[in-house]
Amino acid sequence: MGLALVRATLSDWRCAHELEVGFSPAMTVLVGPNASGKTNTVEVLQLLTAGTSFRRPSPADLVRQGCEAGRAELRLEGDGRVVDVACIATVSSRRFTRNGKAVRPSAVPGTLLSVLFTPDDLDLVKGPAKGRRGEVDGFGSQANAGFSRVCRAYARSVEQRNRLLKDPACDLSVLDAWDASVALGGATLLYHRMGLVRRLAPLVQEVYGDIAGGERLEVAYRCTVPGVEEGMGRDAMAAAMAAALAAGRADDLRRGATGVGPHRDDVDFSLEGRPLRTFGSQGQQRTAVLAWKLAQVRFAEERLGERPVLLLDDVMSELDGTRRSAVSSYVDTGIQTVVTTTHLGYFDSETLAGAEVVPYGEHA
Ligand SMILES: Nc1ncnc2c1ncn2[C@@H]1O[C@H](COP(=O)(O)OP(=O)(O)OP(=O)(O)O)[C@@H](O)[C@H]1O
Repeated sequence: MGLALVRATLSDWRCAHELEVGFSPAMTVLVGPNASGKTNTVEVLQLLTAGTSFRRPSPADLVRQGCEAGRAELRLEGDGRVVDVACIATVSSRRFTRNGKAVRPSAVPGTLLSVLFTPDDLDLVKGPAKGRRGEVDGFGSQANAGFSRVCRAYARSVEQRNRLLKDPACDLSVLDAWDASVALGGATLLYHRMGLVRRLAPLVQEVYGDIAGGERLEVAYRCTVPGVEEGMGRDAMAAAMAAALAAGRADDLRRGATGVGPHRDDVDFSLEGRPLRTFGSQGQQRTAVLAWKLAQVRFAEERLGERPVLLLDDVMSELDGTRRSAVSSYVDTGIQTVVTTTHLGYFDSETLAGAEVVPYGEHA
């Protein structure tokens, strides 16, 4: 069965002085007007499950204005276990604890997998490639601690190589060593990323079809390293990476940066064979992002045997009625879901009857 959210307790955290929110094992709807603190609660749920926040706050942002420290705590229960995860922020620092013991932020993911959708996620389709790479790496890292190590190791190697490339006294034999490290790290990251996107793609297509009807959404990893192809083994990828680094070395030395590797790759979304970014309507783009997120939930359940928690921040407001009810029935399938809204009318009465409704602001 796995762990599930039971309650969140916030003290002097963002706009909350003292707040306790209990969660249903099925759906919890946080309802209230704009700026009543709903997203702040969702942010806590992401921070204490994934170890990161989509808002990338400084510690001071998390502490209630005028206070010296803030605390957010999450109670998780399941499989006969109780786990308390907390974050204590001051204006200059942030630390995490699990069952009262200090843990590193990198040790937070893995306890309970979470998948978050926010309105900003539209950038996944419309924004730069960095966001799409980050999305794949973020989900991969939550699903598998090894993935996170691979990402960090590759980023460090590229950083060191770039530093050397910028050095006017660059020692080419040392550069050879960094090339080998970047080639191996890059190939390992490519192998993981391409494998993950390959397995997610059919699920995304299926979910999109369920929500939007007949249209065919395709998702594919676009590798920019010459010679790297789908289905290739890691050694062959490392050889292709090494060859590409060697071929690009003169340019890299001139630019002082590594011009080839998975840090330049992208994930393509296309609808009926046309790029979603330029051809899709706002609603189609939003539905595609939602399908990508719901596919992560399905992947976690079917492939990893985990029961993730789904966090949906303001998902309903820009979908039409048909898509809204498709989403409602989708999340009404036993996945623990926390959804924020300004308007309960977006949900049908059947969905609301089985949900815990938590009022915020003037609704409270
Ligand atoms: N450190 C802080 N101290 C005090 N208030 C803060 C702090 N950080 C954020 N806030 C305030 O918290 C309020 C609630 O923000 P939040 O994003 O949770 O609202 P929301 O209910 O999700 O609104 P919306 O429906 O508009 O998305 C905002 O007015 C914001 O300015």
